[in-house]
Amino acid sequence: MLNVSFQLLNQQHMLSIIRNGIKKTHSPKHIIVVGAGVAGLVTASLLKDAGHKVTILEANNKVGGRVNTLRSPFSNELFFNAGAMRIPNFHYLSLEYVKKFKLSTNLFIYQTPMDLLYVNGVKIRRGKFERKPSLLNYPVNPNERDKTAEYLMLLALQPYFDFIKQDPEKNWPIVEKNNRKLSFRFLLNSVYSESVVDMIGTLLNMESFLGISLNEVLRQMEFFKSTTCYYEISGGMDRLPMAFLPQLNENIKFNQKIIKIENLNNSVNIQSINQKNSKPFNITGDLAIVTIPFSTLRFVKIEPYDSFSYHKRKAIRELNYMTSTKIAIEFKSRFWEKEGQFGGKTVTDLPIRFTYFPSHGLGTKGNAIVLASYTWEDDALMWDSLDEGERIQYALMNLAEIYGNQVYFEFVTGASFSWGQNSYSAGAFSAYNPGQKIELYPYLTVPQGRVHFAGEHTSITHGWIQGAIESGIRVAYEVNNLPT
Ligand SMILES: Cc1cc2nc3c(=O)[nH]c(=O)nc-3n(C[C@H](O)[C@H](O)[C@H](O)COP(=O)(O)OP(=O)(O)OC[C@H]3O[C@@H](n4cnc5c(N)ncnc54)[C@H](O)[C@@H]3O)c2cc1C
Ligand SMILES: O=C(O)C(=O)Cc1ccccc1
Repeated sequence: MLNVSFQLLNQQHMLSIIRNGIKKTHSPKHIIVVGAGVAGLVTASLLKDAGHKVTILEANNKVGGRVNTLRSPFSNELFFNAGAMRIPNFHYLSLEYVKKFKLSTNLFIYQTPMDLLYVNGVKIRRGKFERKPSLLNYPVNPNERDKTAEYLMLLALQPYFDFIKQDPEKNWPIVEKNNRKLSFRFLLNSVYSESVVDMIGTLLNMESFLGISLNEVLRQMEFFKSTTCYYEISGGMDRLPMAFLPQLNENIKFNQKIIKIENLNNSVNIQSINQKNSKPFNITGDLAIVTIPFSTLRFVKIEPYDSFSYHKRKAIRELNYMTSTKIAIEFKSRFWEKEGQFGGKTVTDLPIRFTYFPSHGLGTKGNAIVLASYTWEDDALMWDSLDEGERIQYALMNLAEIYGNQVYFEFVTGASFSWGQNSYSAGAFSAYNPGQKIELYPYLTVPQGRVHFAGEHTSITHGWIQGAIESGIRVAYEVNNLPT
């Protein structure tokens, strides 16, 4: 019943819940929320507001989780968004919280005609490439020549979008059922040469999505379109999770990494280990809401064993996570802007793959931070094999091949973050492998006894803050409407 009532919670309902909260409870409970990422913060905030007692257990020493802004070792006000760095203009829930907390934003410049593409040994500005794509020397078939990667990718997917647009509510499930076993690569291989698949993978950052479920790619399509508009939170994306602290700080127990959940008939007991002093900690509540990634939940002991169903355990064990690694470098000046590039990115088949230039402080003098490398999956694993110093050295070498040796004279310092090596996420974000949506989705959100679930992986917007918010609202509504 609850799931049905939640399904009535469309975007308008969720926006209203962000603005006005959920209904006040007549039977307050003690709810333990595991994880102080966006999902945990949203659900704890709504439930505390509704009159419940909430205790948040967070393994890290700060809130935010995969919204993680690093300011050290950089100078002055400079920062690096090691996790989330942009909010699409159609992520209304994310933007509603930005508005609620009165956070300022600026445009995140996703790409510009002055972007440099350095692929197959050819260096070319995006504007010139889009006028004559064959300049990048991909050995495509004659009928594929002089078409951009984005044009060819959207052409292949258009029939799906045309069908879904006719009646999204009715047709999305049909598309997902018909394509449930297909990967994105299978679709592309059925219409294009291998060279086009390579061009789409390399230029659109879709290489790591080729093996992912076609349905997942269809859901994420707006992300891969150059026409999508993004914002960033000025001063760092961590301002969003930190905005929950005035209301929730007293409820958060930091440095508490949970290791066991006892899912009992009349209560939930959770054991954690203090990450600072290794002391065990125990807490008992009426209910628990687990918002941590399933990739980290795999390490948590659940008792009694059969208090989680076979299908829930299978979903926790099998849900696919992609990894990601970012490397940021501080330079003495904005040398890229002298060449006419303001914001946007560089795309290359060198190991750094995608470089993003700052969208804030455009045209200013002084030091600035470049996201020198943002990689996913196999590209990220290469960087994970190096230590911090080597990552920065090799990233500089790659940048020198594109921008010349000035990068060495401009270099100040750098930092990197591997989400696959982060024990509090064990990966970057969930992404269904072929077949997983149909097989696992029904079991991701369903509660198990007194344990409920949230987090981006339990939403339909994997890999985004919006997904974490969706899940936090859903589970707060679900728990607040439990029979007393
Ligand atoms: C590299 C990268 C880039 C991204 N880019 C964007 C972007 O540009 N825009 C966007 O909207 N989204 C982006 N995302 C996705 C977005 O950051 C996430 O979807 C969202 O932050 C997830 O929130 P969550 O609360 O579901 O999970 P998390 O943020 O992972 O929160 C879970 C919390 O649980 C804690 N935890 C884990 N294990 C335990 C344990 N055993 N005990 C106690 N606590 C534990 C963690 O420390 C963490 O604080 C990106 C993510 C990554 C990794
Ligand atoms: O890089 C981002 O902006 C993300 O949100 C990561 C991502 C990218 C593509 C699909 C899902 C998540």
